[in-house]
Amino acid sequence: MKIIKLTTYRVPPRWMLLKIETDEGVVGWGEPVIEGRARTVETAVQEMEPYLIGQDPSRINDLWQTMYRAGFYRGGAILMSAIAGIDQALWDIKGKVLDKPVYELLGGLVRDRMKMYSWVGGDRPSDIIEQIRTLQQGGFNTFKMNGTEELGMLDTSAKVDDAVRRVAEIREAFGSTIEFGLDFHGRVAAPMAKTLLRELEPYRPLFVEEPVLAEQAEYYPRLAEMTSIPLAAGERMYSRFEFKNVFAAGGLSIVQPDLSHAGGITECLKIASMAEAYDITLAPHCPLGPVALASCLQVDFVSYNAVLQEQSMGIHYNQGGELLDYVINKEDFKIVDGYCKPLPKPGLGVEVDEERVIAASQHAPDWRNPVWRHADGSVAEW
Ligand SMILES: O=C(O)C(=O)C[C@@H](O)[C@H](O)CO
Ligand SMILES: [Mg+2]
Repeated sequence: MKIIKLTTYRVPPRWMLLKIETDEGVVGWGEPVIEGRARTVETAVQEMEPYLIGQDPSRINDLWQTMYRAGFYRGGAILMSAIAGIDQALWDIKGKVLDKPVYELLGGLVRDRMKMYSWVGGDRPSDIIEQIRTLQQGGFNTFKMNGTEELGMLDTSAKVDDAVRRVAEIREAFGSTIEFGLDFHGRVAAPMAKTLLRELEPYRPLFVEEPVLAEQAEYYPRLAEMTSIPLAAGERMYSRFEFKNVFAAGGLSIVQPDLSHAGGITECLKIASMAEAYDITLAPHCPLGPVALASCLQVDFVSYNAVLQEQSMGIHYNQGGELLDYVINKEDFKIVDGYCKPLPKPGLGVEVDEERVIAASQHAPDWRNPVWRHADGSVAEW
């Protein structure tokens, strides 16, 4: 079997789907994308074609190493997202050829169902209580929200009080019947992180995500020393070579590699396994589309330390498109009592509605995240 064609489709709300075709008619789908840089990743995928066209798609490890090491300059968000989507599609092909779900090719199920969580509150967290109540009726009991709005490197007690009040209201309304993570989203600089963690401690958030920017990962062990709140990060790290330094330095309790940013299934499996050796749990980042989610679930179902899975149903980023819009086998992604079952179909387990993808790709937006400004006019972390 040989790879004969790669086709990318940028589609609403902000995703990109990749179709890899073979000379024997087997097709694999991947989701290479960096939110806000879809066109850049699309070009990176096209630049990987010389390593792929004419090659045997079953040799995923060699193709992965070639895509990574053949370029003198490697790693980073764009190239690792391109490799990620290609890797996903190659695993999809392999599973379809062998008529097995990918998790069967990776040693079989380590669990019967996977715990899922849902975002609430939007970019500027609001209406949290009502949204949690609604999602609870749908079976969710674990949630994530932004911990703050924009925050200066050194900001006011009033801003801290806002963040704490929101969390206090959640605990007041739901007690311990729900769990919630707070995503600091890189908005909190080191000077404020300690104060916020201290003030939030009494409300026991399940985790605090990106307590500081990945560029300041050296703070993770220091922050972990002063709080019992589990710290989570990983969506902005792109290979095991980055994660190894963070694991060795300590401080992280939850690692969140993104299956569409960190080299795909092949790489994220290695990251998951490294994390397990450090007693770090796995909670793959996935605010994206169905192929990314299916790839996450394939890793979740073979990773002992997988504890939580993000999914984008109803997420505030999904304007103009929803998680399962391009999926034929929607029923396989059903979440019951907050859990998802293993995807039963061969390959990644997602049957892509290609007609719908092609139609939607005719009016794909160039999604960009907003650029926020502080009161003094300086740019704020979004
Ligand atoms: O889901 C998360 O944890 C996020 O922080 C969302 C962020 O990754 C956006 O997708 C960036 O556009
Ligand atoms: Mg996040």
